[in-house]
Amino acid sequence: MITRVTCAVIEQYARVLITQRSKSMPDPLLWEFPGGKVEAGETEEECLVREIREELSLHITPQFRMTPVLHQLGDNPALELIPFRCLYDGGTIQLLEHRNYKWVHPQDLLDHDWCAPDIPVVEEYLRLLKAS
Ligand SMILES: Nc1nc2c([nH]c(=O)n2[C@@H]2O[C@H](COP(=O)(O)OP(=O)(O)OP(=O)(O)O)[C@@H](O)[C@H]2O)c(=O)[nH]1
Repeated sequence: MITRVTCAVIEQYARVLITQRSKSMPDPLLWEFPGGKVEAGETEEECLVREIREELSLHITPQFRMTPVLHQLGDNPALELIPFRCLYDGGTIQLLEHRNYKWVHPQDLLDHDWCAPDIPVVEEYLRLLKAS
């Protein structure tokens, strides 16, 4: 059984939104792209729009599906992290679940302590920016 998790690479003014998990979440205090588990009956894009509204009170539009990352650690169920580049559509950030957030320049992304499955996402994002 694979848990599918979507995450949003939200871009605004050449910066990217990253969020820090709270002490009570799994992977406490690590940085991630916000998102969450796909629920039965919803598309990946619907999941992401819902999660970003629920967690941050932001409106986004998923634009481009990036390469999913399959992650398996020990006996834990496998996790598929499905990233999307997203447009910020409005709203003011309210931290409803996370401890912190930052809008960072892409060149500073790798300076953070990331959830392991997010590192290939950061690397792909940096490659996409370089190629564009
Ligand atoms: N949201 C999110 N989760 C990630 C990322 N990377 C990563 O490994 N995960 C893992 O994916 C799982 C997603 O959990 P979540 O707690 O964010 O999802 P959710 O809001 O739907 O959770 P819930 O339904 O249990 O409350 C966690 O085990 C988390 O550690 C990421 O970039 N974003």
